[in-house]
Amino acid sequence: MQNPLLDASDNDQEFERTLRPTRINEFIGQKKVIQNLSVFIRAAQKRDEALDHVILSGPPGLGKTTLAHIIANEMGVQIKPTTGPVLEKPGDLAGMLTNLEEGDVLFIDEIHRLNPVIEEYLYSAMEDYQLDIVIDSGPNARSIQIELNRFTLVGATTRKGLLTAPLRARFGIDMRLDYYDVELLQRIALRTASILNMGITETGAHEIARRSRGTPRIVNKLLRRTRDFAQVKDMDTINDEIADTALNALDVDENGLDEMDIRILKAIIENYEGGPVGLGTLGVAVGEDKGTIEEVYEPYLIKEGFLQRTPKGRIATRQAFEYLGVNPDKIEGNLFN
Ligand SMILES: Nc1ncnc2c1ncn2[C@@H]1O[C@H](COP(=O)(O)OP(=O)(O)OP(=O)(O)O)[C@@H](O)[C@H]1O
Ligand SMILES: [Mg+2]
Repeated sequence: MQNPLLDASDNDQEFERTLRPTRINEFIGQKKVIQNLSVFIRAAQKRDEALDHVILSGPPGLGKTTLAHIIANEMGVQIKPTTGPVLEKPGDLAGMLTNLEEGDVLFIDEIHRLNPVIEEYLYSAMEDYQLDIVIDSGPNARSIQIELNRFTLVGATTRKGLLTAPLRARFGIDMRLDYYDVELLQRIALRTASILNMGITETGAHEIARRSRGTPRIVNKLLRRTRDFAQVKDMDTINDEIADTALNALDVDENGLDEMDIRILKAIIENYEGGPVGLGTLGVAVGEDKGTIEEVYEPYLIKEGFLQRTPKGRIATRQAFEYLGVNPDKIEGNLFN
């Protein structure tokens, strides 16, 4: 991960947990996803059935894990979390599945990193709530069938493009989370501040929201760092001025673009005269997997008007040139001439 602010693997995990909305009506934004999910949850409850399997996709830090927990809370069931790479052997999966009670949620994070063998076993578990396990090998090999309780598989992925078609087809509910706009991020900042008992002005929350790359996780981290700056100055309320000072000190970009965002734009502009450049070539130029660029970085750059997808490849917009301080007219043969 290029952006340290997006990395949830440090000691901030505990902090994230305390800030996680636990009920569906506390979840800010993603209106359509939330509306649909509420309907599906209520309908499943009325029928007294497990909720259909759910796949949650979208860039890091937008609330996939949070939603998985909310689903379990709203259904009134237990959630058993695991991640794709942890399930190495069929026995690992069998262990998880046989521990599920009726209606429980099995949450598989990073489901695109599931071992293909495990994935095969998952098919019949998802479809028929049955596990066919082959034990022993050679002439002694035999298959045993284990009946499972009805459960809901919630899978989360930043890279939906890597899921195989058969796996994807087995999720009845498919939800994609998208970047949040500034107004929603501002509300998230105000909510977090109030949970943490921090004073903050509307404009202070706005400044942080504006520079958080459309991502709630970044809002929360920047808020916490800004509080440090305010405390050192004996300020008990965060305003836009101290927020600006803190964010500048932390090298947070004016638009919240991260290092990889900038690298992508620079490569298109400096190496390829603004494009068009193919995704694969771009990936090599910036040293990042092309699928990650497509699913994790590009959506934000497109949303903010820095990049466009064309049939011939990616192009940097005039706004991107201006942002990087490059005069588009100076580049020979570029698109704007
Ligand atoms: N809609 C929201 N309202 C309030 N807070 C949110 C919302 N979405 C996310 N957050 C906050 O952002 C943090 C990150 O969210 P979460 O861990 O669910 O992201 P994720 O999509 O699972 O990320 P990753 O892909 O890295 O696993 C959480 O601590 C949560 O408090
Ligand atoms: Mg997560």
